[in-house]
Amino acid sequence: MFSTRKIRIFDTTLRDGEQAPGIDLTIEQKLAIARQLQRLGVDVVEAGFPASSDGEFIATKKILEEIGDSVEVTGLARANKGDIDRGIEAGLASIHVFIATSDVHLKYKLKMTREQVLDRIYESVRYAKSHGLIVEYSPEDATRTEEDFLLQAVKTAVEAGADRINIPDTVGVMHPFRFTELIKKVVSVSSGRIISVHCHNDFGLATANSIAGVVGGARQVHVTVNGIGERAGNASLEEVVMALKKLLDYDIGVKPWLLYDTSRLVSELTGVPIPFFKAVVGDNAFGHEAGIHVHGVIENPLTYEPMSPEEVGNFRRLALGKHSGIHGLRKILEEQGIYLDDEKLKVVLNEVKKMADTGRKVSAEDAKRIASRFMSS
Ligand SMILES: CC(=O)SCCNC(=O)CCNC(=O)[C@H](O)C(C)(C)COP(=O)(O)OP(=O)(O)OC[C@H]1O[C@@H](n2cnc3c(N)ncnc32)[C@H](O)[C@@H]1OP(=O)(O)O
Ligand SMILES: CC(C)C(=O)C(=O)O
Repeated sequence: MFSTRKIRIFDTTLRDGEQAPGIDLTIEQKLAIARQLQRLGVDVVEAGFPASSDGEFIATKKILEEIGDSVEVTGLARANKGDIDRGIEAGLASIHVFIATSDVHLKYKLKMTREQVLDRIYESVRYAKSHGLIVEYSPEDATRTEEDFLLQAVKTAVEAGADRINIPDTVGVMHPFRFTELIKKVVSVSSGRIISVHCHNDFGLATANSIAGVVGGARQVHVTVNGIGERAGNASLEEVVMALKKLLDYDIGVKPWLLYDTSRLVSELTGVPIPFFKAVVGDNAFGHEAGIHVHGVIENPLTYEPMSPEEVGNFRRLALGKHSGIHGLRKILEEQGIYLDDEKLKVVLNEVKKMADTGRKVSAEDAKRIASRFMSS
């Protein structure tokens, strides 16, 4: 029985993530990320687009061989026989078939009529099903598709036997309230199939929209590690997982304590740095300098941390600067074996602030040096 509190995590780091300009992973690098995703506990790994290059084909095959027993491995295919066959040749038992449904894509890119697209959806999903595959169908650019036609496309895929329907916000134009309503309508015509969402971050709303999709009834979310992907990226795995777990109390298979290491691995292999302020995995996600915050965190981290760094494998970082207070300074010095009374601490704090006022970064080493000088005088 499928729990209504369970949300499946479909990771597309190795497909949509890798599509971003400048990211071209070797087969070995893709394998290393796939192994980590399996350890992390995602439900589906989209290994790549097998028809796009020999390397992608081999990588998909190898990923499947290594982790296919414990996690669903899928690959992307256009709605044509050739791409689906390439997935089958790679050994896939699950395929993600897509074809766009918006008028702008039909007119300028596919040069097809709506009727032709509906036929293509039916034929390609049926073809993949006739080979025994698990089929997820995506109406690309769903959120700019005229609504009645989108629902018709979804119904067509369901009639053809699709197991899951994924609704992509391909160019990130949704906002959460609209997306919840749209997903509710898709759920209502999908005869109980799992509905999935795939959100891009063009307006910085990918995580919010993914959550909104779940509120509307989606039971699977497409994500990428660190939110890498086309243009402004995809919904970020670490944000979506932690928001679903901590804010909405959903049941997620991902082991949160591996999020930080997973994020570092993907950053290292793709060469894409993790922003300092990135939620959950950024260096400042659990960083504190302001005296009032540091005091609170020393007394009880719950005062200024909505989750603990240990929970996600990250670290708390207490810093010094012009906003520091005496409690934080005392802690930083005591961690280095220096114990001063309040009066002496105030003098050191004053010097710390003066240094910071000149624009210098003040390290724990600086504070130690100031404190020892003060002690010896
Ligand atoms: C929103 C997304 O992320 S969609 C996924 C996008 N990912 C990628 O494109 C990465 C991998 N892509 C590739 O390696 C190449 O683009 C290939 C192998 C798929 C195709 O390469 P080429 O044959 O050289 O074609 P090109 O990429 O220039 O054009 C795309 C063709 O696919 C067609 N097409 C696009 N989407 C679909 C679809 N979902 N179903 C069927 N045909 C499609 C286009 O109409 C165009 O057809 P045409 O050649 O008859 O004009
Ligand atoms: C193939 C689909 C799901 C996609 O990547 C998108 O529309 O962004």
